[in-house]
Amino acid sequence: MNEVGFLGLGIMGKAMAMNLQNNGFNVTVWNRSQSKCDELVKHGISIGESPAAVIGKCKYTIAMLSDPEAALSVVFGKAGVLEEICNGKGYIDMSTVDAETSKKISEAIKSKGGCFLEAPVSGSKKPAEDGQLIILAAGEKALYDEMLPAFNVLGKKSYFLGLVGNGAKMKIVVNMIMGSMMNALSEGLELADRSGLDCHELLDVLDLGAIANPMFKLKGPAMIKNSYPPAFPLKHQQKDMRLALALGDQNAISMPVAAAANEAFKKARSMGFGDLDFSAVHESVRRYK
Ligand SMILES: NC(=O)C1=CN([C@@H]2O[C@H](COP(=O)(O)OP(=O)(O)OC[C@H]3O[C@@H](n4cnc5c(N)ncnc54)[C@H](OP(=O)(O)O)[C@@H]3O)[C@@H](O)[C@H]2O)C=CC1
Ligand SMILES: O=CCCC(=O)O
Repeated sequence: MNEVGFLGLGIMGKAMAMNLQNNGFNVTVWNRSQSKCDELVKHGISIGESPAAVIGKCKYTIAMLSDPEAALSVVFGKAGVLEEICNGKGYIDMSTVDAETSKKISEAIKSKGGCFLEAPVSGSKKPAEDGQLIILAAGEKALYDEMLPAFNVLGKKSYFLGLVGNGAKMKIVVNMIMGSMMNALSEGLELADRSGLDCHELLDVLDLGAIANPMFKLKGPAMIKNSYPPAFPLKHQQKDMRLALALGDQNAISMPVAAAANEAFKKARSMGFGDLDFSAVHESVRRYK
């Protein structure tokens, strides 16, 4: 297995496709905006004209797309995945979507004889560049086993979670927790600042105690400077909160903390911060001086 297709060259897709190419795979890419494909040609990566063209060329194709709408349109749209998927080919969707979207894609792929795996990831731009993602796969176990050489390049650990939908749900639960934590940090930084404390000292104290975590350590110093270079875009984190709340609705789980966090991400989006890092939710509580 060394010929791999890759659909979607955003922050994550570009890093993942490059990693595969740099580690012995021959990668063929497609992206909605052609310019992002052109950048990769100098690294020996090939370009497919459409999702269907990539599927036609490659036995295995990975997708890393923004949201459920994008994931569905690349599969069901004109010159989409379904036009070429067939017996003997595998489609691996690593986008963060809800379980229903993933199941819809799985059924369509299988109805054409293809194999399907969902495999969303934890870890952001840097772990994607460094091959340190955490892969949350579910679907056809045989395809999971065949994809392990690629997953071992992309990630530090892969999980096989069973039926399609379980990977999507695990990813959404993880991001719901992360989104709530980011809001707690934002409010804490603002409270410290406005009550006359040194925010760097707050970060030091947090880092020594029971709630120390890599995210506070990584994002905190930039947040103090009101700097939010996009690694995980805020609009995607808000999408994940929305999907988590829908999963909570389906299971009748009361989630007031997640609901409040979603409101803060929505507010930050409405303030124009959707394309910045999700730590820009800090701006929704920050006082402008
Ligand atoms: N960034 C991160 O830290 C992480 C992100 N994720 C998840 O991975 C996925 C990708 O994230 P990321 O790379 O950050 O996102 P980006 O916004 O950087 O990239 C999104 C990609 O989706 C494509 N796209 C969007 N809409 C459509 C459409 N209608 N049809 C076809 N293609 C479309 C974009 O194409 P175009 O270039 O033309 O706009 C681009 O290739 C998301 O589901 C996100 O939640 C998961 C883990 C970490
Ligand atoms: O979905 C994005 C996850 C970002 C991360 O795990 O750091």
